[in-house]
Amino acid sequence: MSLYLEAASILQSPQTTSLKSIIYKPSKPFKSPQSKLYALIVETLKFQDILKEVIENAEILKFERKLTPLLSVLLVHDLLLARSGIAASSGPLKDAVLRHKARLNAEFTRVRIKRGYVDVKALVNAVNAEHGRESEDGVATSSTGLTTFNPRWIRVNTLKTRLSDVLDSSHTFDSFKEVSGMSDMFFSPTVQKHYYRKPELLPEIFSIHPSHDVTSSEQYKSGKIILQSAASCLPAIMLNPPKGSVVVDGCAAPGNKTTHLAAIVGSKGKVFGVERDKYRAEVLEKMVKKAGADNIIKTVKATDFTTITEGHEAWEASYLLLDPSCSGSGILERIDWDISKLNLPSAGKSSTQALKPQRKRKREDAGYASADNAAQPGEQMEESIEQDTTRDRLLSLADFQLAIVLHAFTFPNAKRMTYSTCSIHAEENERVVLRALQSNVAKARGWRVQSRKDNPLSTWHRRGLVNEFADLDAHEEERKRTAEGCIRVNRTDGLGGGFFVVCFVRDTGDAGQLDPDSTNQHLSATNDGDSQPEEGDMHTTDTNNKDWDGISGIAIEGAMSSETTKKRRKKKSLEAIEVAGAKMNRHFLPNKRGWP
Ligand SMILES: C[S@@+](CC[C@H](N)C(=O)[O-])C[C@H]1O[C@@H](n2cnc3c(N)ncnc32)[C@H](O)[C@@H]1O
Repeated sequence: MSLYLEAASILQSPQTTSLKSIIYKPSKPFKSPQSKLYALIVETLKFQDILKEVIENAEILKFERKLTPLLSVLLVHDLLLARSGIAASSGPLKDAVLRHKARLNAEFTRVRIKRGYVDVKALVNAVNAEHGRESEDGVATSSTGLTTFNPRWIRVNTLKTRLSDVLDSSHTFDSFKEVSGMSDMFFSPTVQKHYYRKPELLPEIFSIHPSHDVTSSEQYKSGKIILQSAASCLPAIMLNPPKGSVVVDGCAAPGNKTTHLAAIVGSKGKVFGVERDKYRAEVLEKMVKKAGADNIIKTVKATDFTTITEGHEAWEASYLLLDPSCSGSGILERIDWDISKLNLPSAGKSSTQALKPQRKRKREDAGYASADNAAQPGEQMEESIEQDTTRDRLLSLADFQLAIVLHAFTFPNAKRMTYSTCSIHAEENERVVLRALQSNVAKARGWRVQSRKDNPLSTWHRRGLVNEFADLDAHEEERKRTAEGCIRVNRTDGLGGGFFVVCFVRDTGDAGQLDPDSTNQHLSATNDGDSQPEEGDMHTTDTNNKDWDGISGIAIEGAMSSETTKKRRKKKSLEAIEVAGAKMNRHFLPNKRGWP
């Protein structure tokens, strides 16, 4: 029973770090195997809504007064969903659940059928898909019946070889056959001998079944192929710099997108890979070398992108790719669990047993809009006014990301730039785009979002969330056009994780001149302050920084207050962001989460 008691005590304690850290780096050792503890908690969290319904319908908490709601979900989870049932020898708690086995099974079946799943496997796959996790075989089926796949994506490094050479004449892939759809690859009996590609959308990129490891192949070791998710390849494709052009990758390490850019601009082009963190810059240099791109890419090491100004050779670039650190909420294998969100069953009206106060459970209730739930642009995103650390962190990240974009807007010759994150949160995505468009620098220089029709990725179906642009000072049509210009990838889309990318273009109609005051203000702000938070933490350490507080405050109010209040504050907010946004950037240390 110690497994369940230990899991219950973890779930009851306040969460100050990730679930993985709680279990794998405990202050005092657990009796139960860590992997079992982790699996039990994660699986219970995933199935909590179903377990709650089953337990409440079976009314076991009414009859079993010794069984707490928390222990009931853990034990009932294993009874219904674990291969070997409840992992404990007989005892009063196990017996309390087993006494109701038939009833629990019947309620489980009822709940499953009510939700439209033919069998338990379909239900399990749907829950996995909902949480952006692949099932054991890499296939997941969502509650809408949509089957999704998570293959291993490979980008062919065209600086060294060609797709046809990799596929046709290499030892690793010569026995592979192309299939017309991913389902053929996943459901084929000879699964490892198939690959899939969709050249019209993603040139030089293909996928194989995830069970196939290519890291020992000659192609991988020699840098001919690069393991890079399809989603992570979108920014360079979307930016589409011409051959021979000069590009800046403002946040470059480890260099997946930098080397991709090099392959696109070719040997006559130039790519500046700017990386602030000196250790990551070393990784970047290694990757550049391995990709055979040292004659195209110049690494700008241990340099903050916002310090690149007039006089620096990168300042003359025409194209910029911005992929700053983000929450990484779209990355499949890095999603951790918020244990405070466990929604426990109640014993009915008379029950006083719930260990925690019941909370309205919504995936968005951390105060951010989770785009995984919004299949189509324009779908309403429920927003809560609840403010917690997750929201604070997102707002801090968003301010930092905005500062990067605003600085890029000032590059004198810049024509086109992409901004991307591996985040699913609107705060880091559409809302950064909105704030960037509202800035003086964007208006002065004529920056706007590139229209979908002008973009190489126009055929991708999932676009930006139109309701996030409600505050854009423009006609309805322009708001729609702006949202349509953005690309979203959901974690269940099979491109290797959740992602967001947008391409900004500059209208050439105006002189592109900045108001000298706003330029000076903006640039001088970047050189101010240098305090650093702890490694891995994206929060500012300078809580007394007036501008910082001002920005966060405005951003929070902006998200929560009424329309009128928002409009009243808009002008002030934008000024503060432009002057202080870049300043914020100085207080961030890059974290490890945002890496693809
Ligand atoms: C999401 S990662 C970039 C991943 C990269 N684009 C790729 O595809 O391999 C963000 C990187 O930006 C760096 N970074 C963060 N702030 C920066 C800044 N102000 N200037 C330059 N680099 C920065 C981080 O150290 C981190 O390596």
